[in-house]
Amino acid sequence: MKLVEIDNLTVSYEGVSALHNVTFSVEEKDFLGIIGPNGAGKTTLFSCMLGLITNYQGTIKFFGKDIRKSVQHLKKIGYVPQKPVFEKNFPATVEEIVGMSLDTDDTDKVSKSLQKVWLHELGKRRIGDLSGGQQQRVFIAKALVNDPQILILDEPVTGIDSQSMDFFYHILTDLNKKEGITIIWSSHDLDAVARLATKVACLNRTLAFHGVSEEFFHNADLLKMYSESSMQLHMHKHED
Ligand SMILES: Nc1ncnc2c1ncn2[C@@H]1O[C@H](COP(=O)(O)OP(=O)(O)OP(=O)(O)O)[C@@H](O)[C@H]1O
Repeated sequence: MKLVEIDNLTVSYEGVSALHNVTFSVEEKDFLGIIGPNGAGKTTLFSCMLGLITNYQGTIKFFGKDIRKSVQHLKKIGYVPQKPVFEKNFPATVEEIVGMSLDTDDTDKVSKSLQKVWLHELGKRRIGDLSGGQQQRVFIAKALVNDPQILILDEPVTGIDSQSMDFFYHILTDLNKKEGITIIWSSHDLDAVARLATKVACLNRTLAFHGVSEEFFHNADLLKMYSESSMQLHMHKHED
């Protein structure tokens, strides 16, 4: 079943094109990795999907409905933005941050969400006292608190150490495989995309490829194009 259908999406900022005729769809339980160099339009794409940009051409459908005609889909989407940085003295606790996305005070939902990211013991701590990797997991918990069907993550591990990154990816895999959450994730880490994603989309203003992950990782031309771009990716693990 198609959960998301993007058809001929075109976006310009003051006459400068950021996305041009982008068409692809996302099936239920896909784990889609979107790769592309800086400025490729990944955040712009997500902003359109989340209804933050509305002056685009083309159509975006979630669950078969044009998002211009209904905002119902937003309740089924969890969004994790690029890494926000918290000051040490930021006054909110982990539980308060996660609960911000709820309409009512529901401690049960907050603690279930924190369990999914292995932070249930840190609920009372101040967000600013947590490491970068832990903070990012708090934002996944926040995105999960309303039981979304789709999780959208925008380069979620920028600036996080490699151990935290592995744990973070482990959590995403569990959410996809065990909880059946469809994941749409933009990343510069081609190694991680190779390990995690079931589908790949290559974006650089236009869509160069969309298909199953194996197809992308066996396409020498595409790999060359996306590994030699400004992404500076490490491909040594995929040369066999
Ligand atoms: N608000 C804006 N006003 C003008 N131009 C913008 C705006 N937002 C993005 N752009 C431009 O649109 C293009 C796409 O940017 P976007 O942030 O969507 O790319 P990205 O793939 O998410 O990049 P990155 O990997 O660096 O986060 C870039 O050229 C960027 O400079």
